[in-house]
Amino acid sequence: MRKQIAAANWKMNCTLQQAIDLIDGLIKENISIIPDREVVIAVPFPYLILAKEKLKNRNGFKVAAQNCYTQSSGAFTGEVSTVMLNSIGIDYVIIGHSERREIFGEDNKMLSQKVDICLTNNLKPIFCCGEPLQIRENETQNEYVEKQIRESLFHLESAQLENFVVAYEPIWAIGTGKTASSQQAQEMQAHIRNIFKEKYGGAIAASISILYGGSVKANNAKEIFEKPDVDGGLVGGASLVVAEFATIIKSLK
Ligand SMILES: O=C(CO)COP(=O)(O)O
Repeated sequence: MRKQIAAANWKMNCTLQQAIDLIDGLIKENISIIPDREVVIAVPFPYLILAKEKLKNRNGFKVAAQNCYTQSSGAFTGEVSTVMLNSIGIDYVIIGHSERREIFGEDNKMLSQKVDICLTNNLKPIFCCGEPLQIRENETQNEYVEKQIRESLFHLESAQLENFVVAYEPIWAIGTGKTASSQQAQEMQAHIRNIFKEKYGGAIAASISILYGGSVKANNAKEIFEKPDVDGGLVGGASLVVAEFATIIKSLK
Protein backbone atom coordinates (compact mmCIF):
# COMPACT_ATOMS: atom_id res chain seq x y z
CA MET A 1 0.00 0.00 0.00
CA ARG A 2 1.25 3.45 -0.87
CA LYS A 3 2.27 5.36 2.22
CA GLN A 4 3.58 8.81 2.99
CA ILE A 5 7.00 8.23 4.52
CA ALA A 6 9.51 10.40 6.35
CA ALA A 7 12.75 8.42 6.30
CA ALA A 8 15.87 9.45 8.20
CA ASN A 9 19.21 8.35 6.76
CA TRP A 10 21.77 9.01 9.47
CA LYS A 11 24.58 7.79 7.19
CA MET A 12 27.87 7.22 9.10
CA ASN A 13 27.07 9.60 11.96
CA CYS A 14 26.49 9.49 15.74
CA THR A 15 28.24 7.97 18.72
CA LEU A 16 26.15 5.64 20.86
CA GLN A 17 25.20 8.50 23.18
CA GLN A 18 24.23 10.73 20.27
CA ALA A 19 22.12 7.93 18.83
CA ILE A 20 20.32 7.50 22.16
CA ASP A 21 19.74 11.25 22.48
CA LEU A 22 18.42 11.49 18.93
CA ILE A 23 15.93 8.64 19.27
CA ASP A 24 14.83 9.70 22.77
CA GLY A 25 14.43 13.24 21.49
CA LEU A 26 12.17 12.06 18.68
CA ILE A 27 10.12 9.95 21.08
CA LYS A 28 9.69 12.98 23.36
CA GLU A 29 8.19 14.92 20.46
CA ASN A 30 5.29 12.50 20.81
CA ILE A 31 4.22 12.78 17.19
CA SER A 32 1.25 10.59 16.38
CA ILE A 33 1.55 8.78 13.09
CA ILE A 34 -1.71 8.12 11.29
CA PRO A 35 -2.11 4.73 9.54
CA ASP A 36 -1.16 5.71 6.00
CA ARG A 37 2.05 7.37 7.16
CA GLU A 38 5.36 5.96 8.37
CA VAL A 39 8.55 7.24 9.94
CA VAL A 40 11.60 5.16 9.04
CA ILE A 41 14.92 5.60 10.84
CA ALA A 42 17.96 4.19 9.01
CA VAL A 43 20.74 3.97 11.57
CA PRO A 44 24.28 2.55 11.39
CA PHE A 45 24.45 -1.22 12.05
CA PRO A 46 25.68 -0.96 15.69
CA TYR A 47 22.53 0.94 16.69
CA LEU A 48 19.88 -1.16 14.93
CA ILE A 49 18.89 -3.23 17.97
CA LEU A 50 18.84 -0.16 20.18
CA ALA A 51 16.61 1.73 17.72
CA LYS A 52 14.33 -1.26 17.33
CA GLU A 53 14.00 -1.66 21.10
CA LYS A 54 13.29 2.00 21.74
CA LEU A 55 10.73 2.31 18.95
CA LYS A 56 8.98 -1.04 19.29
CA ASN A 57 5.82 0.33 20.90
CA ARG A 58 5.60 3.40 18.71
CA ASN A 59 2.96 3.07 16.03
CA GLY A 60 4.20 3.97 12.59
CA PHE A 61 7.91 4.02 13.49
CA LYS A 62 10.09 1.58 11.54
CA VAL A 63 13.81 0.86 11.60
CA ALA A 64 15.99 0.47 8.52
CA ALA A 65 19.50 -0.69 7.76
CA GLN A 66 21.53 1.41 5.35
CA ASN A 67 22.95 -1.51 3.39
CA CYS A 68 23.13 -5.30 3.26
CA TYR A 69 25.13 -7.95 1.40
CA THR A 70 23.93 -10.01 -1.56
CA GLN A 71 24.28 -13.40 0.22
CA SER A 72 22.46 -14.86 3.23
CA SER A 73 25.50 -16.10 5.14
CA GLY A 74 29.04 -17.35 4.70
CA ALA A 75 32.64 -16.28 4.35
CA PHE A 76 32.12 -12.57 3.67
CA THR A 77 34.09 -10.90 6.44
CA GLY A 78 32.69 -7.54 7.42
CA GLU A 79 29.38 -7.86 5.62
CA VAL A 80 25.86 -7.98 7.09
CA SER A 81 23.11 -10.21 5.72
CA THR A 82 19.38 -9.77 5.40
CA VAL A 83 18.88 -12.99 7.39
CA MET A 84 20.57 -11.23 10.31
CA LEU A 85 18.56 -8.06 9.81
CA ASN A 86 15.32 -10.00 9.61
CA SER A 87 16.21 -11.92 12.76
CA ILE A 88 16.39 -8.68 14.77
CA GLY A 89 13.11 -7.38 13.37
CA ILE A 90 14.37 -4.76 10.94
CA ASP A 91 11.74 -3.53 8.48
CA TYR A 92 13.56 -1.78 5.62
CA VAL A 93 16.97 -1.66 3.95
CA ILE A 94 18.25 1.26 1.88
CA ILE A 95 19.55 -0.21 -1.36
CA GLY A 96 21.70 1.60 -3.90
CA HIS A 97 22.25 4.91 -2.17
CA SER A 98 24.39 7.06 -4.47
CA GLU A 99 27.17 6.98 -1.87
CA ARG A 100 27.21 3.17 -2.12
CA ARG A 101 27.20 3.38 -5.90
CA GLU A 102 29.93 6.04 -6.12
CA ILE A 103 32.26 5.23 -3.22
CA PHE A 104 31.81 1.45 -3.04
CA GLY A 105 31.27 0.75 -6.72
CA GLU A 106 27.86 -0.92 -6.41
CA ASP A 107 26.39 -1.34 -9.87
CA ASN A 108 22.86 -1.99 -11.12
CA LYS A 109 23.42 -5.75 -11.30
CA MET A 110 24.67 -6.01 -7.72
CA LEU A 111 21.77 -3.85 -6.58
CA SER A 112 19.31 -6.19 -8.29
CA GLN A 113 20.81 -9.02 -6.19
CA LYS A 114 20.50 -6.94 -3.02
CA VAL A 115 16.86 -6.21 -3.81
CA ASP A 116 16.25 -9.95 -4.32
CA ILE A 117 17.85 -11.00 -1.06
CA CYS A 118 15.87 -8.34 0.83
CA LEU A 119 12.59 -9.59 -0.59
CA THR A 120 13.56 -13.23 0.09
CA ASN A 121 14.09 -12.37 3.75
CA ASN A 122 11.02 -10.19 4.22
CA LEU A 123 12.79 -6.86 4.23
CA LYS A 124 11.43 -3.97 2.23
CA PRO A 125 13.98 -2.26 0.00
CA ILE A 126 14.11 1.51 -0.21
CA PHE A 127 15.61 1.53 -3.69
CA CYS A 128 17.56 4.71 -4.46
CA CYS A 129 18.07 6.16 -7.92
CA GLY A 130 19.11 9.54 -9.25
CA GLU A 131 21.41 11.27 -11.67
CA PRO A 132 24.70 13.17 -11.28
CA LEU A 133 24.95 16.85 -12.18
CA GLN A 134 26.50 16.25 -15.60
CA ILE A 135 23.55 14.11 -16.66
CA ARG A 136 21.08 16.75 -15.44
CA GLU A 137 22.99 19.41 -17.39
CA ASN A 138 22.80 17.22 -20.52
CA GLU A 139 19.06 16.81 -19.89
CA THR A 140 19.33 13.01 -20.08
CA GLN A 141 18.22 12.38 -16.49
CA ASN A 142 15.02 10.59 -17.50
CA GLU A 143 16.90 7.96 -19.51
CA TYR A 144 19.57 7.64 -16.82
CA VAL A 145 17.10 6.92 -14.02
CA GLU A 146 15.06 4.62 -16.25
CA LYS A 147 18.18 2.52 -16.89
CA GLN A 148 18.87 2.27 -13.14
CA ILE A 149 15.34 1.02 -12.55
CA ARG A 150 15.24 -1.29 -15.56
CA GLU A 151 18.54 -3.00 -14.78
CA SER A 152 17.90 -3.48 -11.06
CA LEU A 153 14.15 -4.01 -10.79
CA PHE A 154 12.56 -5.18 -14.04
CA HIS A 155 13.20 -8.85 -13.29
CA LEU A 156 10.77 -8.64 -10.34
CA GLU A 157 7.24 -10.04 -10.43
CA SER A 158 4.36 -7.59 -9.83
CA ALA A 159 3.58 -9.10 -6.43
CA GLN A 160 7.12 -8.36 -5.25
CA LEU A 161 6.52 -4.66 -5.78
CA GLU A 162 3.79 -4.47 -3.17
CA ASN A 163 5.13 -2.34 -0.34
CA PHE A 164 8.03 -1.26 -2.50
CA VAL A 165 9.68 2.08 -1.80
CA VAL A 166 11.74 4.05 -4.31
CA ALA A 167 13.75 7.14 -3.38
CA TYR A 168 14.68 9.62 -6.09
CA GLU A 169 17.85 11.35 -4.96
CA PRO A 170 19.50 13.61 -7.55
CA ILE A 171 23.18 13.42 -6.63
CA TRP A 172 23.71 17.15 -7.16
CA ALA A 173 21.17 17.84 -4.40
CA ILE A 174 22.63 15.51 -1.76
CA GLY A 175 24.37 17.29 1.10
CA THR A 176 24.80 20.39 -1.05
CA GLY A 177 22.00 22.52 0.36
CA LYS A 178 20.72 22.70 -3.22
CA THR A 179 17.37 20.96 -3.51
CA ALA A 180 15.68 20.05 -6.71
CA SER A 181 12.75 22.43 -7.08
CA SER A 182 9.46 20.86 -6.09
CA GLN A 183 8.60 20.99 -9.80
CA GLN A 184 11.77 19.08 -10.79
CA ALA A 185 11.07 16.48 -8.09
CA GLN A 186 7.47 16.09 -9.25
CA GLU A 187 8.48 15.74 -12.92
CA MET A 188 11.03 13.00 -12.22
CA GLN A 189 8.82 11.19 -9.75
CA ALA A 190 5.90 11.17 -12.19
CA HIS A 191 8.36 9.80 -14.77
CA ILE A 192 9.46 7.06 -12.34
CA ARG A 193 5.85 6.12 -11.63
CA ASN A 194 5.23 5.98 -15.36
CA ILE A 195 8.21 3.62 -15.85
CA PHE A 196 6.55 1.21 -13.41
CA LYS A 197 3.16 1.75 -15.04
CA GLU A 198 4.42 0.78 -18.48
CA LYS A 199 6.03 -2.39 -17.16
CA TYR A 200 3.66 -3.46 -14.38
CA GLY A 201 0.39 -1.57 -14.95
CA GLY A 202 -1.33 1.33 -13.25
CA ALA A 203 -2.39 -0.38 -10.04
CA ILE A 204 1.14 -1.46 -9.12
CA ALA A 205 2.59 1.92 -10.14
CA ALA A 206 0.05 3.70 -7.95
CA SER A 207 0.89 1.49 -4.96
CA ILE A 208 4.62 2.34 -4.87
CA SER A 209 5.78 5.03 -2.45
CA ILE A 210 8.25 7.32 -4.20
CA LEU A 211 10.29 9.52 -1.86
CA TYR A 212 12.40 12.55 -2.70
CA GLY A 213 15.87 12.93 -1.17
CA GLY A 214 18.43 15.70 -1.42
CA SER A 215 18.68 18.63 1.02
CA VAL A 216 15.18 18.16 2.43
CA LYS A 217 14.91 20.51 5.42
CA ALA A 218 12.22 21.68 7.82
CA ASN A 219 11.70 24.80 5.71
CA ASN A 220 11.23 23.13 2.30
CA ALA A 221 9.67 19.73 3.13
CA LYS A 222 6.05 20.84 2.93
CA GLU A 223 6.35 22.36 -0.53
CA ILE A 224 8.12 19.26 -1.88
CA PHE A 225 5.83 16.71 -0.17
CA GLU A 226 2.72 18.48 -1.45
CA LYS A 227 3.44 17.37 -5.00
CA PRO A 228 1.20 14.50 -6.14
CA ASP A 229 3.95 11.98 -6.95
CA VAL A 230 6.13 12.79 -3.93
CA ASP A 231 5.23 10.45 -1.08
CA GLY A 232 7.61 11.92 1.48
CA GLY A 233 11.36 12.16 1.81
CA LEU A 234 14.65 10.42 2.51
CA VAL A 235 16.46 12.88 4.71
CA GLY A 236 20.17 13.03 5.50
CA GLY A 237 21.61 16.00 7.42
CA ALA A 238 18.30 17.34 8.71
CA SER A 239 17.43 13.97 10.24
CA LEU A 240 20.27 14.43 12.76
CA VAL A 241 18.49 17.36 14.43
CA VAL A 242 15.37 16.39 16.38
CA ALA A 243 13.42 19.61 15.82
CA GLU A 244 14.20 19.62 12.08
CA PHE A 245 13.20 16.03 11.53
CA ALA A 246 10.08 16.41 13.68
CA THR A 247 8.94 19.28 11.45
CA ILE A 248 9.70 17.19 8.37
CA ILE A 249 7.53 14.35 9.73
CA LYS A 250 4.71 16.82 10.32
CA SER A 251 5.07 18.05 6.73
CA LEU A 252 3.88 14.72 5.25
CA LYS A 253 0.62 14.92 3.31
O1 LIG B 1 21.39 11.27 0.77
C1 LIG B 1 20.42 11.73 1.34
C2 LIG B 1 19.48 10.84 2.04
O2 LIG B 1 19.72 9.52 1.74
C3 LIG B 1 20.15 13.18 1.38
O3 LIG B 1 21.09 13.78 2.20
P1 LIG B 1 20.91 15.31 2.63
O4 LIG B 1 19.48 15.43 3.15
O5 LIG B 1 21.93 15.55 3.68
O6 LIG B 1 21.08 16.12 1.39
